[in-house]
Amino acid sequence: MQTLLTSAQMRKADEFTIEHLPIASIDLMEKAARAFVHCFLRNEFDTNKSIAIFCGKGNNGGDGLAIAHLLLHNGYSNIKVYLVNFSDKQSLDYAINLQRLEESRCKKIVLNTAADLKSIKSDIIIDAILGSGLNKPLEGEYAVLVDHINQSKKRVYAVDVPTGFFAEGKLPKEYNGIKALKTICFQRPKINFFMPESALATAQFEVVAIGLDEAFIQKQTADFYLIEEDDIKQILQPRKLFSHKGTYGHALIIAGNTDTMGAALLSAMACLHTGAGLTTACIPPSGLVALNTRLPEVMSLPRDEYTKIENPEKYQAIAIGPGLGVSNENERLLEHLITTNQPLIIDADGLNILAERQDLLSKLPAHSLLTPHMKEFDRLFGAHESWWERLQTAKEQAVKLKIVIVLKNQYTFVCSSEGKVYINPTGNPAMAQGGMGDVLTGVIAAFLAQKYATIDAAILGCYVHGKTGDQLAKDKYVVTASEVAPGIASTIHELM
Ligand SMILES: NC(=O)C1=CN([C@@H]2O[C@H](COP(=O)(O)OP(=O)(O)OC[C@H]3O[C@@H](n4cnc5c(N)ncnc54)[C@H](O)[C@@H]3O)[C@@H](O)[C@H]2O)[C@@H](O)CC1
Repeated sequence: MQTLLTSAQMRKADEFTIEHLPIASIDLMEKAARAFVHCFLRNEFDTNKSIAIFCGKGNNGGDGLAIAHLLLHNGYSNIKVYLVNFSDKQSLDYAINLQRLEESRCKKIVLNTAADLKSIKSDIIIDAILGSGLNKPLEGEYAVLVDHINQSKKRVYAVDVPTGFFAEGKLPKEYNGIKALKTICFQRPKINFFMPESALATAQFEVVAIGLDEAFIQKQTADFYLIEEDDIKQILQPRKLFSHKGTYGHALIIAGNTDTMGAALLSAMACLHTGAGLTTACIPPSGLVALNTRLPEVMSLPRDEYTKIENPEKYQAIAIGPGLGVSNENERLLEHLITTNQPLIIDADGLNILAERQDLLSKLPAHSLLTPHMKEFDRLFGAHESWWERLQTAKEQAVKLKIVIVLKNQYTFVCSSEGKVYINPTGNPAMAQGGMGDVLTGVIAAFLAQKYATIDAAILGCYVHGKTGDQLAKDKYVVTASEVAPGIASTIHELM
């Protein structure tokens, strides 16, 4: 897992590296600039293009000056450096790099006010005005200048973080910072890059290592962790010789209704392909023919208005919700399951029932798992203005209720009962289609049936689900849930 640090912690990592490597801070800045340029040159390779670099007077601007120097050495001859002189303060390393640039062939233009910038003729813009030192929203001259840059509609590359974008914490409702095509950020992604609001600030981001002390970073106390493929490889257990279906657990999927039977089929199919030893689908009798035709391996438990799950303890995982329908019978069924005190995976209509029956929330068996998307989450826990606030609630509720909350998003947040947030990096917009969540529920149920810990089942489930979608999306505009479910088995195989 990559430990994700706040800006204040990143500054400490800078200081630690400078003191212990040891390395002079100006040399660390040079390394950062080199890493930026290396990445930039992989994206832009036509040295005939002209570049405008906007530099503030802090260390972000210092990076910009060093980048100008390096681009000149890499064959770009048409570079204009705009010195954004809106503040009296300047950092020491900025001053050193400005001195170094004096002797170069770069054209330097001082902007004492935003109005000093007439028109931007350059093909590409590099934004190094303000970085992680941002401490208040943009206003005055900064806001006007940034607006001017955005209006130019040029390709903008941001250094470390787009000017005006907060690296962590609640983002303002109206974003008035730089809108970058790409942000090349240093050593770790900013936590807010994983929030949907970041789409306004940067279309993409890429992280480049600048030589900060990794051991120091990894051992910092943090709330956010980025899941990596190696973590998944370590958690996954191979299937053993002499094992049999009983070894891999029995999953019960309570799902489907007359007009949403597909959800039950998709969930059960995913459960099957993720390796549960036995899968039983508890569906209305009207779905039995479809189930037997489509998924002969899956057993059925017909669901009618009197259904009670006898001997729930015989299942190692019970998932309830996909396509279930919100009805009094289903409410009674969910309540009955909660009283058995067996951990549950609750999705879709299971969550909608919970939203109407808030009294059941506090009775949820420990180690249960909720898999809401944004709307389901807000129905459960109240409306939120920003994703940062939503995530804070998710963290608090996971701790309070002793459960795992899988808050679905482009980057899904897995919130543990210990208050940690694990960010899943896999998945893509081609997967944005009905049925995808039903598949995820089935995948997590299968991992739970195989006796993975709840948090591991959630992390594994999100990762392999997204990775399967990523593989399929390589040559497709859209991938369907029916394709993802059977693809899970190959993904797991490749990871082992
Ligand atoms: N050793 C280091 O600390 C390294 C830092 N690096 C760069 O340094 C950056 C951080 O540098 P700094 O801490 O100097 O901060 P910045 O360069 O981001 O900003 C510095 C100044 O901006 C002012 N400011 C903040 N918000 C403002 C606002 N809304 N309007 C007007 N002024 C505002 C601050 O008061 C401060 O004086 C990183 O983003 C990265 O680009 C890299 O060079 C790598 C090494």
